[in-house]
Parts: sequence; structure tokens; C-alpha cells
Amino acid sequence: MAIFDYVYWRIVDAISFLLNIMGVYSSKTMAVDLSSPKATFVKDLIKSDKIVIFSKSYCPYCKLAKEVFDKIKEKYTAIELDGRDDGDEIQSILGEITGVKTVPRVFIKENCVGGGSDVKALYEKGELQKILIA
Ligand SMILES: N[C@@H](CCC(=O)N[C@@H](CS)C(=O)NCC(=O)O)C(=O)O
Repeated sequence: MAIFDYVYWRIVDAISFLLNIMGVYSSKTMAVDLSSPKATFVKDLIKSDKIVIFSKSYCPYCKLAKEVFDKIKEKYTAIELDGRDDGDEIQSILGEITGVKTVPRVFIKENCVGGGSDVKALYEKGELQKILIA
């Protein structure tokens, strides 16, 4: 049901926006050194699979990205940042690498293709499939 889907995601957008500006589910911002061992660790994670999703277990956009890959039967590696002590640090490094600090951060063949809405939009335009087979 396209209309319900649309309304659902506009409500999720509005709630996420409010929670973000209230600082409710914002991670701690940390100083980033892209030559640090942790940054190297993050870059290695990005290289570790064809599709790598930096995610948080409760995040609806992360679920959205995973559902798209599940639908097209593409395996991915998901790193759940909220389950790790170094999650905020990794998220800050990803913010520096990609220019965006929210989750998910989705990488395909080491390139960041954006977040959950971006993955869905790429899929709907047929672009995601092209990136995956290129
Ligand atoms: N439009 C973005 C929205 C992503 C977003 O707002 N993610 C929230 C979690 S659901 C977030 O990262 N909040 C800040 C945080 O968790 O540090 C997308 O589709 O990926």
C-alpha cells in the first residue's frame, strides 16, 4: 500500500527529526583522526564485504536498508553500533569519511551510497541493482 508506506515514513522522518534535535538518540561526537588505528579498523570493516551496513538495532532507516537488500537477496554485513563500546567512535569516524553522521551508513564495494532512504530510492530507480552488478 504505497500511501500507507508514504505516511509511515513521513511520520518516522518527523519523529527522528524531533528525537535528533532533542539529542535523545544522538551519539556523542568525538574528535576524529583518520590515521588512527580505530579509523584503520573502520576502513578495514568497509572493505570486509561487498555490502557493509553500519547500523543501530532500533533504527527504522537501518531496518529499511536491510529490507531492501533482503528483498533482492543480497547478503550484507551489518555492524550494530549500539551494541559496541566503540560505537560512538566508529560513528564519528564514519561521519568524517562520508560527511554524514547518522545511521545507517551503507557501503557497496567500499563506496558509501548513503542511508536507508537513499538505498530505497536507488532500489526504486533500478540503480542499486546496477551498482551491485557493475
Ligand atoms: N534520512 C536518513 C535518516 C537517518 C536517521 O535519522 N537515523 C537516526 C537513527 S534512526 C540517527 O542516526 N540518529 C542519530 C544517532 O543515532 O546518532 C536515512 O535514511 O538514513
